Amino acid sequence: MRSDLPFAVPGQAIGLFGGSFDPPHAGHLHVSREALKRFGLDRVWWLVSPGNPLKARGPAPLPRRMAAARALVRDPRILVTDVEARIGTRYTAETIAQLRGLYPGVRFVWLMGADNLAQFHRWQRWEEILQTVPVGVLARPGQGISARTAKAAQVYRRFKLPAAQARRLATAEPPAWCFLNLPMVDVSSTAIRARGEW
Ligand SMILES: Nc1ncnc2c1ncn2[C@@H]1O[C@H](COP(=O)(O)OP(=O)(O)OP(=O)(O)O)[C@@H](O)[C@H]1O
Ligand SMILES: O=C(O)c1ccc[n+]([C@@H]2O[C@H](COP(=O)([O-])O)[C@@H](O)[C@H]2O)c1
Repeated sequence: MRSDLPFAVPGQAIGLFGGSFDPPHAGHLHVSREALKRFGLDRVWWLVSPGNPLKARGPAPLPRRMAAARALVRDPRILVTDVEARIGTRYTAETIAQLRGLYPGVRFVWLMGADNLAQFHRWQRWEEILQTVPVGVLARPGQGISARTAKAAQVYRRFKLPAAQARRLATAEPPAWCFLNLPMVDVSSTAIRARGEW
């Protein structure tokens, strides 16, 4: 294992929570904790993105977002990492392909909020992602309908695990995805930036 990359043990179930984190906020923490509990994950890695390929507006510099995320996270099960910058990826399919090669035996699960499920079919090689790792989707305020009608949700509806079986997700054979309804935290980076608090 490369010494500049996060440590992981074969057999561990690790949720990959990619994001701009521009800035990180209580919503990120909340869904990470819920994912740990409800999907039975050992760890969640916050993959602080070099830049979302679909967002025109460039984020704040990566070191600033990393520092803010590290300052916010107190839970030892949540790791903040700039691994995508280190391995030279920003497209999720490529990140996952590389991490699977670097961490044989680790069970990765891709985590995202419901707003990203609605757009998921626009991601590069999105079907490859679904066919490679289980995907956990976390409810987000105002995103219920767009998530239900999302193209990815429709095309892969046969592979949706009922929420009651969420703990099976990490060991499920892909394609497998699960939508978690949870108490929602109505926070977004956009709103924080609009208030001039970042
Ligand atoms: N309040 C929330 N509830 C559920 N999921 C969330 C919440 N906030 C962010 N997420 C999810 O966290 C991941 C990273 O999100 P991101 O860093 O872009 O935050 P954001 O608040 O959506 O930012 P922005 O408003 O700039 O788009 C995404 O998968 C997003 O769906
Ligand atoms: O791979 C893609 O095509 C792709 C398109 C849009 C978003 N993503 C990833 O989705 C994650 C959430 O992005 P964001 O900006 O909503 O926080 C982050 O890890 C992005 O790199 C990935």
